[in-house]
This record gives sequence, C-alpha cells and structure tokens, in this order.
Amino acid sequence: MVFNLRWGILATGGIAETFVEDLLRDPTGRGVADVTHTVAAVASSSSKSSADSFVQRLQIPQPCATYGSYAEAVNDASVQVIYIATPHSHHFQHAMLALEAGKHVLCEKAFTVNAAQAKILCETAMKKGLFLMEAVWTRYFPLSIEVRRLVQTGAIGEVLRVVSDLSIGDEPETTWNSDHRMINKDLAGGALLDLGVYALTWVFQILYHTLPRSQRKAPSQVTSHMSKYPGTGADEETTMIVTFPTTTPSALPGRTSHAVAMTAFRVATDPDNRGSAGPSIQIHGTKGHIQIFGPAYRPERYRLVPSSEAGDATTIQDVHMPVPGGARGMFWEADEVARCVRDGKLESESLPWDESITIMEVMDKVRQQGG
Ligand SMILES: NC(=O)C1=CN([C@@H]2O[C@H](COP(=O)(O)OP(=O)(O)OC[C@H]3O[C@@H](n4cnc5c(N)ncnc54)[C@H](OP(=O)(O)O)[C@@H]3O)[C@@H](O)[C@H]2O)C=CC1
Ligand SMILES: O=C1OC[C@@H](O)[C@H](O)[C@H]1O
Repeated sequence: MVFNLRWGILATGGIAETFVEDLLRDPTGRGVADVTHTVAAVASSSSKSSADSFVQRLQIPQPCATYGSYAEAVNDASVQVIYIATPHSHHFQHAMLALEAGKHVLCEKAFTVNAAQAKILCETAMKKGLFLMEAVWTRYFPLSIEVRRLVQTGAIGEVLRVVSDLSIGDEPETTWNSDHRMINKDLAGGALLDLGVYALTWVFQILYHTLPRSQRKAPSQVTSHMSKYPGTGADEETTMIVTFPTTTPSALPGRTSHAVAMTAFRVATDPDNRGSAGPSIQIHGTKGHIQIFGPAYRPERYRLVPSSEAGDATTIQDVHMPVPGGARGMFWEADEVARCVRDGKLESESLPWDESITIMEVMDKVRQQGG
C-alpha cells in the first residue's frame, strides 16, 4: 500500500522552490515505491498572488490551495505536514504556529536560533503527538547512510578525528545586500547558523550518531574562533574544535575523539568546483580514512582509504553516488518524513530531537565564545 503525504509549504523563497521541485518528482525515479507526495497548499506571508505565481511557476498539480498568510495554511484541513522555509529567525514562531494547529512539521535548518527554542518545539511536538524534524537533508543521502554504516561496521577502525568544512568563497560586500538573510543579524544571519550547521552535521553523524543511542554523549569541550563581517556584525568565519567524551568500548581506553568543523564566506572548501583542493570531510580512523567530496550539504562521492596494514593502494574504494535525475536531493528527507508520519513516529531516527538540540547547544556555546 502506497502512503501519500499532503504538504503545506510556508514561504515562497529560494529553498521552498527547490524543495517543491524535488517533491514533485516521481519517487520511482529514485527507486522509492512506498511513499508519494502531494503539495496541498502554498502560503506566502507577502501576498496570495505570490503563492499563486509559485504554484504556476512550479506547475504544481491542482487542487493546491494558495494563501496570503501562514495561519490560513496551517489551518487547512487537507494539509498533514508543514514545510517551513522561512529565515532562521522565524523558524520557532512558524513551527509553533503549525504545531499549535495540529500539523506535523519539517523545519529548515538551522532548526531555531538557539537550543532553548529547539527544546520548546520538541516538547510541544511531544505533548501534541506530532512529528517534528529539522530539515538537514544531507542525513538522508544514500552516501551519508553508507558512510555511517561503514563507520559502524568498523571499516576504518575506531574513529578518532573528523575534519569537516563548508566554506563558499563569496565576498559578503559584493555578494549580498546588508539586509540579506545570509548576513542580516535580524534574520539570524551568519556563516555558523547557515553553513556551519552542515560541518557540524558531519561531526555528529560520525562521532555521535554512529554510537548506540544510550552511549551518545554531548561534547565535553567546545572551543572556537569567530570573525565578524564588519558590514553587519554577523559571523563570516567560524572554526570549532569539538571534543567528545570516550564512549566506545575502545581498544584505546580513555581516548577521546574530536573534530574540527569549519565554515567561512570568503574562502572556499572547493575553490575550482572540481574537488582539486581535496575532500570537504575527512574521517580519520585507526584503520584508515574516509574522504567525502562535494559540498558538505550535498555529498556525491567518497573514498575509503584503508591504512597500509589493512590493505594496499588497490583496496582504495572510490565510490560515486550522484543524485538521480539532475535533482537537488531533497526528496530523500521528504520520503523520511512520509514514512515517519505513516508509522506514527514523532521523530526521525536519523536525526532525533536530542541530536538537533545538542548541535544547537554547541552553536550556542560558539556564539557565546564569539561574543
Ligand atoms: N536545505 C537547504 O539546502 C537550504 C536551506 N535553506 C534554509 O531555508 C531558509 C530560507 O532560506 P531561503 O529560501 O534561501 O531564503 P529566501 O530569502 O529566499 O526566502 C525566505 C522566504 O521566507 C519568507 N519570509 C517570511 N518572513 C520573512 C522575513 N521576515 N524576512 C524574509 N523572508 C521572510 C518569504 O516568503 P513569503 O514572502 O512567500 O512568505 C521569503 O521569500 C533558511 O532557514 C535557510 O537556512 C536555504 C537554502 C538551502
Ligand atoms: O542550506 C544551505 O545549503 C546551500 C547553501 O547554498 C545555502 O546558503 C544554505 O542555506
């Protein structure tokens, strides 16, 4: 039996458009046969006509209701789940609006502006028996799932270090107006919340999430460096060292694992867009490395490099896992939402609430350290 999930889209900006384009693709094109998606409503806070032109532009099949306010969309009885695609500054209020109206929620990253807000959202979802998830689409890429499996099955031994970077090589002065959400503090702009969350996603996917749930522990130490963009005061570069307490039944008793997570506007992880500068994520284990290529949010290739004791050059695996059909790759997270709603789950096992909150707590500390 195929389960169809009916979505309400909150906002008509850049990512709402990309997400809906992916949502409208035939799931069989990515080998998915158990869930499908319908866009039941689109809402714009600017005007109903913005919602109308969004529906026309994206050729969203009818019936699809359009609204000039978010409140109307969350109260549409035909909508089951709300996708929130507003700036970070507004995620809390819009997610609350949807939860209070009894709707499940998929909320764009960064989940909220701080951990306190994230906790309230999760408590509300729990109280109301509703599904809630931060839209970290990267987690649902087949490549992410495969890399987590490799780590869990010991393919590179015990992982002691992760180095992760998402830096985009854009000069803020010439790339954005000072009111743009990327650098506008009123919209919770800055590299950390917008991009650093992906660098931390890889850190947490590997050093936290691959452990059994009962053994996952918040970082014991967070140290950071932050540079501010003089034009607005938002952070334009943030580098974090995140240390985790020993959790694994380790061959190296007492050993901690740690990570360096980086994000920046002015310099780029991949300056020539061809991977010449090396991987964006490196996972260092006692028996080898995993290197991940492509932007941290959209990884499409990994290399598994065993250490010389474990193999020789011929055992290096270079694996390409491109997103099918020229899509962005946001449909996998949408499929996860559909399965969770179908199965009556309140949170996704691949990104449970406690993990989103713990990541927010790291970013809270980093922003405090950065002033
Ligand atoms: N997962 C991913 O790959 C990506 C995620 N994102 C995330 O999505 C969110 C939105 O980003 P993006 O789509 O690029 O942003 P845009 O500025 O393109 O769109 C944001 C939309 O939010 C609505 N909105 C509501 N209130 C406000 C407000 N006070 N100021 C500005 N806009 C408002 C507007 O839609 P309307 O007028 O129709 O209500 C606006 O078009 C961010 O949280 C970002 O981190 C962004 C890019 C990629
Ligand atoms: O989530 C994101 O991923 C892609 C980036 O280009 C964008 O700025 C960011 O919001």
